[in-house]
Amino acid sequence: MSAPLLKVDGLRVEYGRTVAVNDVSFEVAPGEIVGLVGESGSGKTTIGRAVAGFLTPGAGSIDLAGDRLGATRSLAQRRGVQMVFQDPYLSLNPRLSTWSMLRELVTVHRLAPKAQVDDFVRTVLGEVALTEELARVRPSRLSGGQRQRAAIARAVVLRPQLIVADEPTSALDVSVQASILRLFASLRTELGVGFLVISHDLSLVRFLCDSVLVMQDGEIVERGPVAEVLTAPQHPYTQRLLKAVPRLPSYAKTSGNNREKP
Ligand SMILES: Nc1ncnc2c1ncn2[C@@H]1O[C@H](COP(=O)(O)OP(=O)(O)OP(=O)(O)O)[C@@H](O)[C@H]1O
Repeated sequence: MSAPLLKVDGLRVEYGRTVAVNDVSFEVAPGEIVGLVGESGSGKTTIGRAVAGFLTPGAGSIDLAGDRLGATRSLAQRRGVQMVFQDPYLSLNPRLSTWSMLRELVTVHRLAPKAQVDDFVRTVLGEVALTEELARVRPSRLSGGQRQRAAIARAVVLRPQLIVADEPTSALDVSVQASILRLFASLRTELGVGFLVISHDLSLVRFLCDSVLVMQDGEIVERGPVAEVLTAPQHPYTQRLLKAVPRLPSYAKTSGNNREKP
């Protein structure tokens, strides 16, 4: 078995007197897509934000490729984990075109020699399937799906090892959702990026993820391969969660199951 890409051990996060996440441990293998599901308030976003370094855990450890990620992260460590949000505007500068934003990141992080910056930006645009023409306009002129592609390009350009995606398609039309999920699958295959995908949408998880963690009240109550957990859930909470969603294989209907393995 290969060493885990992400190893979270005994994670605990409190907001004042609220224990949002309690003793949570899990791993993500290189190139694996792990889904994090559970009802609203179960602690999913808190875990994502802790892994991405936006908040400091009260206890526990987070290792990326064997490297301990502490309260203060080096530039390289920060690049290693990138976050994609439900609202792409959270990571986009409304005054900057995608092209300018990517150029700036490539330059600041010295990701390519000066003469090759534009080529590097074009490569990344190709990876997220955004045309150069669309990349030259401000985010406000893009459609929701295109804007999410721009936000994903912002993450991908930094060559992260792990992307944490928090409800990445919840704000999009179903047909656009499917194209973003296919993009994640191709990034995993092409770049070997691992994903932690936070979602309340079990059909998304079934379509995209290899394995799933089910959260309730800040703890993981069930975990395993998607095919097992979502077909024969063992925990009463997972059984209730599955019953609560209509049987709607929306992605499969619109796009077929194109899951690719690395
Ligand atoms: N900034 C905060 N201050 C205080 N309490 C918070 C804060 N953020 C989250 N919480 C609390 O922590 C718990 C976990 O919240 P979290 O947002 O991680 O859950 P979630 O599963 O992501 O929910 P949702 O699906 O609604 O986003 C909840 O009880 C929530 O009210």
